[in-house]
Amino acid sequence: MKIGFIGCGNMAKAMINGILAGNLASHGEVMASAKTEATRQKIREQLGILAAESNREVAEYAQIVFLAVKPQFFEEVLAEIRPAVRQQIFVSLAPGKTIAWLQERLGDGAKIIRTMPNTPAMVGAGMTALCKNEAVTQEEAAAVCALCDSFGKTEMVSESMIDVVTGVSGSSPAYVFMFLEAMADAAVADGMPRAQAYRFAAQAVMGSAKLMLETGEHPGVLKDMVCSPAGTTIEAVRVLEEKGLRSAVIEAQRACVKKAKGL
Ligand SMILES: NC(=O)C1=CN([C@@H]2O[C@H](COP(=O)(O)OP(=O)(O)OC[C@H]3O[C@@H](n4cnc5c(N)ncnc54)[C@H](O)[C@@H]3O)[C@@H](O)[C@H]2O)C=CC1
Ligand SMILES: O=C(O)[C@@H]1CCC=N1
Repeated sequence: MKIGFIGCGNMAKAMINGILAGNLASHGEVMASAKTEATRQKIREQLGILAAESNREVAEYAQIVFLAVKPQFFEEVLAEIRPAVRQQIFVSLAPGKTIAWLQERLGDGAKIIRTMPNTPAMVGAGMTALCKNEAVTQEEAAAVCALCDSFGKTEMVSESMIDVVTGVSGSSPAYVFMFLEAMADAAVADGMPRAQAYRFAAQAVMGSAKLMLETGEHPGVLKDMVCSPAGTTIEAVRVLEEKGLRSAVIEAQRACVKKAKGL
């Protein structure tokens, strides 16, 4: 299957590496576009795939075309590829750009899938939500889900949930990294070397997420397991409640979703 990427930045590279590692396409079946020859050279050398100068060439080449540029560039890119629209599937990664908005620019019959991935895709631990328009068949959606499965977990959602997904998994790695930095800062303040502090903090966060996913337990139950009576953890929990951790996260995430709706 021929797969194309318009834009070859952080997300596209993560996806391409997953797709190639999962043997879902060979190197010769993946093409990405880039504006400069220097970037195209890197695409050929580092990813071992085909590089194109024009976005239209990618749209003409591929059966599945990932739109992997920032939302601000969508208008320009869609105008460029509009003449090449036929029966290929367009997979958008952009927050805020609705299927209706994309369809207006690609034409009524265009096959469109809207996704929201995240950067843990770079290590095969991504979380991607997808929704589709009516022109995309169930089999075609399944084929795109299979590609996304190569770099993490995948779930179909209704389009009304995509902005929510942007808040809870698309953008949330940034909040988690802030939390990790803060934990490491505290450990450094108490004398631990920084690199070691990052290892301990990151392993604790990864292990906690794994524990929740694998046991299926409520996070409150898992929190209670850590809090011994008159122990150390409940002291930290008390301060986090006092400083409004939960409220800060809820407010932050809702601001993120509000921004996505306005893009
Ligand atoms: N980075 C993230 O955590 C996530 C990003 N997204 C979305 O994925 C999309 C891609 O994001 P990133 O990979 O982070 O961005 P990026 O900035 O790393 O990559 C975009 C690439 O597109 C290139 N580009 C810009 N204009 C172009 C044009 N007209 N033609 C061809 N290439 C062009 C840029 O030079 C750049 O290499 C965006 O819509 C973003 O909102 C979605 C979920 C998570
Ligand atoms: O910040 C952004 O707009 C993108 C969407 C989700 C993660 N990064």
